[in-house]
Amino acid sequence: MKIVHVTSELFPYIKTGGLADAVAALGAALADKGHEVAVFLPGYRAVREHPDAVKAERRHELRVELGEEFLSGEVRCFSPRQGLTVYLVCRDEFFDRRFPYGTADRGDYEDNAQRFIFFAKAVVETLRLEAGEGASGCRADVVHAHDWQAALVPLLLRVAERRHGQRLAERTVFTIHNIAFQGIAPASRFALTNLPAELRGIEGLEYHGQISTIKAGILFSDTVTTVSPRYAREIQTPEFGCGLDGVVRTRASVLRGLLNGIDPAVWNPATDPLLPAQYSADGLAGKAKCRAALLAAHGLAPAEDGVPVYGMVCRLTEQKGVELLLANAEFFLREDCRLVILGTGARHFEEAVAALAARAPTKIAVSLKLDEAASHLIEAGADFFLMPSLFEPCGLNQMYSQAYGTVPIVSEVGGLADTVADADRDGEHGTGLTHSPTAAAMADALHRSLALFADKSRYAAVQQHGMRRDFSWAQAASAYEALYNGI
Ligand SMILES: Nc1ncnc2c1ncn2[C@@H]1O[C@H](COP(=O)(O)OP(=O)(O)O[C@H]2O[C@H](CO)[C@@H](O)[C@H](O)[C@H]2O)[C@@H](O)[C@H]1O
Repeated sequence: MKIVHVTSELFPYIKTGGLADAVAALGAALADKGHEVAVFLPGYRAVREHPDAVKAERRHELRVELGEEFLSGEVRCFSPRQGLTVYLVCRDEFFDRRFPYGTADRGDYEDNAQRFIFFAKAVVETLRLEAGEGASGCRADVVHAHDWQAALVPLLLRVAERRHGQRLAERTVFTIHNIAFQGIAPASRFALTNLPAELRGIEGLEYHGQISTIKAGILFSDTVTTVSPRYAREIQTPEFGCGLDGVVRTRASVLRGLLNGIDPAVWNPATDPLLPAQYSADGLAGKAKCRAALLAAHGLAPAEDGVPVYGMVCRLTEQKGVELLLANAEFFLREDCRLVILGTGARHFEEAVAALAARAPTKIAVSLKLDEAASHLIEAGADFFLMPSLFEPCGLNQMYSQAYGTVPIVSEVGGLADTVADADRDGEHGTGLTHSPTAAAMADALHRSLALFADKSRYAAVQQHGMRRDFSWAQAASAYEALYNGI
């Protein structure tokens, strides 16, 4: 099959969160299965500067209709591995910026609606040009769009097919990686889509007096997926639907929850080049070295075997339960333990976690940056990994943690509930500790972690259960394959 993914992030070229990892790993797994995979990505500065992309060849010059104007753009291609081509949609005015969506100081860029409507239209225009080129082009069996940035593609594609009398894709799929990000823009931006007027209203893109691109993805794709079975159920409820639960319910018959996997080429402690020592379930000596290196790297006091090291890596946002962590500050200050937090995000959370570290600088460290290598060292060097998310579509770090023998402590929501079994409730299979998403329940789980850590043989058994689980993408990719085949 020719499978076209459309995404705003792709590891290792541009990443602000799990979207980048998920699409990269799915694309690679599908290519491994012999499919021809294309991934469309905005030509952000970071991507263009990556060594793989420096050699990208110009494939198309585009003229993209955006409201009353036609804007020029360019599509460049490179192939990082067999079976996979990356298409960069370039227009420097929109994408030659340091950050993809906005800056910490000023928030989202004002022209995000223009930027991503342009991106979606450029993708469809490229597919149209390539479909006309016969065998050499990338006529798609499936066009699979991810999250709000790409959510207009399935709709724009069908509109273009009608306008040009040309079939561009057999099937469109839209995946919700996070329904909290909705591509909301002022209603006046609708004009930039050049869509028929009837799509301006409540049956179309309208959302509480504004427009929402994710709503278009949900309504106008042949199939809608999200990244865990439980989140597929949750987003149909007011509690987790972020205002779109009613819209999601109208598509319940085509909605599927397919669990993400992890890319073993990137997240495997036996081969991970970002670690000072490698290890596996059969020999954990390397993990102890990573633990010591982690503490040293963050300037923390060495920790004896009995002192638990907690790690946390995430965007510092409400979603990730930073408030629950802060509500449990006393636990980390009082107990003999270490805590390392890596993250960036909301200014008030950054300040609050930095203030927590300042209260116990030999025990608690905070690193407020995006740092891929540091995230691997935390996954490997910690004894426990914290994910007290208020909601979590899938979550990747709890799977990385299990693969790295780092026991996850997670809230019982979304994909976390689908992938972590509580060791106190299920001694035979338990891989972590789970709690409901409240500060009190997290406190209880933290205390249970002390008891678990004090019982070395039980802790080792929980580690082994996690390390021996198979979270590889091969399984998830087969589920997508079946979906692409209409099964
Ligand atoms: N400061 C930092 N430095 C280095 N790395 C950092 C970092 N902060 C975060 N990361 C990394 O970003 C990724 C985060 O992935 P998640 O899936 O846990 O969450 P995210 O909410 O971004 O993704 C959304 O999409 C994914 C993919 O579908 C869903 O799993 C998830 O539930 C949904 O919210 C991990 O690889 C993590 O290590």
